[in-house]
Amino acid sequence: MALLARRVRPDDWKPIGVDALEANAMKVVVSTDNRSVIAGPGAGKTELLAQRAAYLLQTGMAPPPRRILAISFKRDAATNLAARVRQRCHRSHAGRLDSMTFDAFAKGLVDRFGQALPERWRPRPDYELMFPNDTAFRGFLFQDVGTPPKAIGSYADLQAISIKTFERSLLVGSPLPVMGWPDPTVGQWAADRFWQSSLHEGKKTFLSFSMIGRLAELLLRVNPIAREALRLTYSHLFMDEFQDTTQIQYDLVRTIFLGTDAVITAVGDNKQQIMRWAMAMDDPFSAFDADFSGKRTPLYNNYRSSPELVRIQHVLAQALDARAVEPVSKTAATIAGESCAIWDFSSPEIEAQRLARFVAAEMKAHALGPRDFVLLVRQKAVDYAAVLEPAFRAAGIPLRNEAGTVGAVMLQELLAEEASELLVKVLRLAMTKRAGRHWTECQEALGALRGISPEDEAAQAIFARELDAEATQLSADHPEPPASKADARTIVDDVLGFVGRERLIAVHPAYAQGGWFEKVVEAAAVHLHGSSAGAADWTEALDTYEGLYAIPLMTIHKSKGLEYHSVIFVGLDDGAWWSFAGDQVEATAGFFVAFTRAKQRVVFTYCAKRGARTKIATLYGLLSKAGVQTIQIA
Ligand SMILES: Nc1ncnc2c1ncn2[C@@H]1O[C@H](COP(=O)(O)OP(=O)(O)OP(=O)(O)O)[C@@H](O)[C@H]1O
Repeated sequence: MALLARRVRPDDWKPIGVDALEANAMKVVVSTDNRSVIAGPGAGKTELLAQRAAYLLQTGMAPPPRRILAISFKRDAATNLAARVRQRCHRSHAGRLDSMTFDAFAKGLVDRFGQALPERWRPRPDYELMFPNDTAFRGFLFQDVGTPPKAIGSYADLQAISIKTFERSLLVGSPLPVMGWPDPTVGQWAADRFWQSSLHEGKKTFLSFSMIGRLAELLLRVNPIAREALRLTYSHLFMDEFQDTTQIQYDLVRTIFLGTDAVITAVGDNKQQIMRWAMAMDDPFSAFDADFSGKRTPLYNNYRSSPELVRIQHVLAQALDARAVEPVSKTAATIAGESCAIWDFSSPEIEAQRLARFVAAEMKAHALGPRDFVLLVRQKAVDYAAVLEPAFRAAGIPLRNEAGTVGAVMLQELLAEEASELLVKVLRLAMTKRAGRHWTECQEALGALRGISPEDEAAQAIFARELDAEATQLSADHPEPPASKADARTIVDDVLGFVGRERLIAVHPAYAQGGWFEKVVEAAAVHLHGSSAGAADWTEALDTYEGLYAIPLMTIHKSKGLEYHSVIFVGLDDGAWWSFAGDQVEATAGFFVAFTRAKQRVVFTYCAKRGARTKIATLYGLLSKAGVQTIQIA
């Protein structure tokens, strides 16, 4: 696909990389007004944003030098959107899309403008991130905070505050008052004490991402210059997975963009709302439509799943939203036999063996790779991995627990980190034979970090020579994959030394604080060493690093936005879904997310040794209603 640098006339623009978009999707792609797109799984919501970015950038409807800001919830979703746009657009266009997570966006604002906050809210520049849990809040409320002044309330009043209320409603529930709470309730007093002690009273400032979100909103509210700078920078805003927006994030967007000429596109699926525990709003779409005059535009196709899977999905969808409309599948079935079944096993060991054999046979029959499959679990992936991994290894398929940690970082997160991605790109360029593709990728990615314009041919040529010299040096210094952790660390340091820590920090503010960069670098070294054990050469080590030939095992939460030929959900039982009764809607939404990752097949497994299936009878009821059979396997 030739990517054009020249501008395309809006009337001549065509979707890129797909045959067609459904009529409503096309309307949203070319829209000049605010839109909320609620559509089911596989409807092409992320694809729609990628096409819209291509349209706006290539036609100049997002006029340079203004940019598009795309905010996602997960780092890999942000990376995925940027990658889709890069595939479809010339790099001079794709470079005007800033795709990042909400947390990174808010943190970037606090890092750049935080010192202009009023003194009582101003963090120290070298603040660190914290991740307080219920125990920390309890300790604060019932011990550290002490007794409130008599005029405000008593210790008993403090104790009457629930931990959830303290965090969600009092600490970060609403925009921060510039001058503090004028006549605080006992709860507000405690919240203010938490803020002040975190900001000012320790050796360092400690902030959670929720607090950073609130500070970002405040600084833009009180700092018209910063606010105006953002408004001038961005002509368009995209928000993916909008169903998971928190009030903190929504307030930030409202403060920046309400009443401006920025055109906002919010896409999501309320049936996939599985972040209510993490403070997602009840109905962010209605708030958006009301505040921003958003025009609701539904999509009706499903490009991911076969007709039979879409039929079953619809039974689940109706349990979450009685008004759900059955989507039209645009994907043909390619497998024989049942698209979905529940397999009963007598023990987890037999289950593991049979699943491994099944996957191996399917790979052969349909010419599939291990990454066309996913093993999903509800939680505690490490426990399942202990039984599944040896069985898959015996069948010749490496299994990888993506929810596992290397060093201090979750594997799935490490792989989405820019530092890790660049490491792999540079090593593939330097160490592997067929390096053509990696050459282009490295030159683009590293050139962009150095601020070298794609159009500046002279500067690109000088940089190409530098890159070539670096690659030659690296392969001379490290002809073999590292044999020790220390070697791995040297290699990682060499590569990232060339990439440039300062340059990475400039683009990813998260690397500037809290030792995150060091954690990522260390995790990359640990993982590189682990991936090199037993590898015949660099290609094999790097393939293992990226998990190219390993079947992934992950939790439902981590599977959001992803898709696989076959989904195998291990453990549909009360044990795994112990909290089902507590929040049936969110649990059913999680079940829906898991189910809808599949293109062709979903297998649920059950083993009585892990638990009964009475508490989650509703889920079994839904599958049965959809005609899904339970089969006794072994
Ligand atoms: N117009 C289209 N034509 C062909 N394929 C498409 C089209 N739109 C999307 N797809 C493909 O369908 C799949 C699902 O698309 P996408 O991931 O954008 O869906 P989504 O609505 O964001 O899904 P989910 O909410 O389940 O994460 C992807 O493989 C994508 O490439």
